[in-house]
Amino acid sequence: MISQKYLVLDIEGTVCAISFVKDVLFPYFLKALPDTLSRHFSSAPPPDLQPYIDAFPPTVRTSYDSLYTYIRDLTIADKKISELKALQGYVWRKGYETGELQSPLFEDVYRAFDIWTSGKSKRSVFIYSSGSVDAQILLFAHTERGDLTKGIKGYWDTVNAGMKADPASYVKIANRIGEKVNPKEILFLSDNVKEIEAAKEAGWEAYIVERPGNAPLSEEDRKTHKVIQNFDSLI
Ligand SMILES: CSCCC(=O)C(=O)COP(=O)(O)O
Ligand SMILES: [Mg+2]
Repeated sequence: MISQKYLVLDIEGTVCAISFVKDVLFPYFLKALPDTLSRHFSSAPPPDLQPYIDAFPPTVRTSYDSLYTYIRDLTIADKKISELKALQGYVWRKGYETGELQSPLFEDVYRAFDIWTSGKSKRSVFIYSSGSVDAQILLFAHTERGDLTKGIKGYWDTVNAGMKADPASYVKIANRIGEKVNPKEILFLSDNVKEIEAAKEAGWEAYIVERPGNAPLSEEDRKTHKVIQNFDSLI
């Protein structure tokens, strides 16, 4: 049991396995990318796609080949840049809506959401991920146990909050949660040590979540930070 009223959750490596992102979402995106870009370079480009393409540097937007190679390489390198994340969200929408994509959250996450978001506890749940806000909403709207979005009070990404290793992003989020909120009342849960350090620098409580398939933690990480393997002890 925890004392914090506000819970801010990372996604990849925290509420779902890194393998869902690397082995399911990214391959889906890469498979759909040629068709998506062909439609953009066709004689009747879809207007809703235009802003996502316009966000990439003009020098790589000159041809299908250069844009395809640029976006493919960024995806393979797992770059957390806003324009890539926005386009990924745009492409994943179809997969979620057709049922081809469904988010497998860890079992304890469903248990925790059931308590945290049902009025059975006085906690508020927020999300902060490098995935775009649209992609975050899609992920929680299409879990293997249905739509969890009703219980989520807000979403932050690298566009509306900033980079996750920057303490200033956490200060910004705290102010958005509430002007009078004491940062100590916010608990951040993430697999990424740099993010945990940034949140702590902003005065938040922050725990590392150690899930199967996450990057290994050093002895120093374990000494410096609280490490949890699931959310059960927080319910
Ligand atoms: C919610 S979008 C899918 C995951 C993703 O693209 C991503 O970058 C997740 O990063 P996180 O900050 O949640 O570790
Ligand atoms: Mg993560």
